[in-house]
Amino acid sequence: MSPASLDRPLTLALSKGRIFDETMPLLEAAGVHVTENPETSRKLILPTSSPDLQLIIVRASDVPTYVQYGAADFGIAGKDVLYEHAAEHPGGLYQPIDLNIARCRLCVAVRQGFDYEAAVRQGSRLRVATKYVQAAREHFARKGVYVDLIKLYGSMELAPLVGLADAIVDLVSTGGTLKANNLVAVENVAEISSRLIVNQAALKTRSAKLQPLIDSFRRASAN
Ligand SMILES: Nc1ncnc2c1ncn2[C@@H]1O[C@H](COP(=O)(O)OP(=O)(O)OP(=O)(O)O)[C@@H](O)[C@H]1O
Ligand SMILES: O=P(O)(O)OC[C@H]1O[C@H](OP(=O)(O)OP(=O)(O)O)[C@H](O)[C@@H]1O
Repeated sequence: MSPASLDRPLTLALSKGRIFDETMPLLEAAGVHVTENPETSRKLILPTSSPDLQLIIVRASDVPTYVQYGAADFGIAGKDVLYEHAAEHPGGLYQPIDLNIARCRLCVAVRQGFDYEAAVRQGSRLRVATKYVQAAREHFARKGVYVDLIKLYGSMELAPLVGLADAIVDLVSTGGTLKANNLVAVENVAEISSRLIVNQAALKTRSAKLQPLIDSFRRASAN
């Protein structure tokens, strides 16, 4: 890597919405301010008050890809996303800190009135719609339940209502979305929060700029 490229600002990959919002206090604690709002700006590269740090705004599920390939030096992604990414791209990402932000649970949910326990007891083959195929496959394999997984990219809650699936594996926080759609959570798959992820090469070559930020995130997220 040339000295010039070592001089460029660090790039932090974030998704807009809750991860961006919950990361702002962590950046503020490190003395970094972000003036542009990704909800209103069309810009995908956002400067910060620090000449050493810029942000890029990408889809939540794309954050690990940008970091793994070094297009971003570091990023913040949910364990749900990291788990799915790792299945296709093992290794390559250093995950130093659980930031304890964007907390929720990955759950199995069914229509109210659907007897999930009985279906499992009887050894029925279940149709399960989810965006989280790897996590779902492992969960049901551990339980010894036969499933046909249907990959969706969003609005999983709709699937049991229109006969696409018997169950879904989706994220639950307040439970409001399940309730609004007459669904109930019947099983926990995993507790979810977001982690700081760091490109392995950047960790070695750019540690002078990276390490103080990592240390500050660690302190702020421990509060
Ligand atoms: N209701 C929720 N409460 C708390 N955290 C959540 C909730 N929903 C999702 N998360 C966490 O926040 C992360 C980002 O969620 P967000 O809704 O911004 O992206 P997404 O729509 O899931 O992803 P993509 O845009 O790539 O499809 C998720 O990966 C998850 O870890
Ligand atoms: O239990 P709750 O508090 O209702 O949260 C659960 C919902 O949150 C997430 O969706 P999100 O709000 O991110 O919508 P999106 O995936 O369409 O962005 C998730 O996919 C659930 O649908």
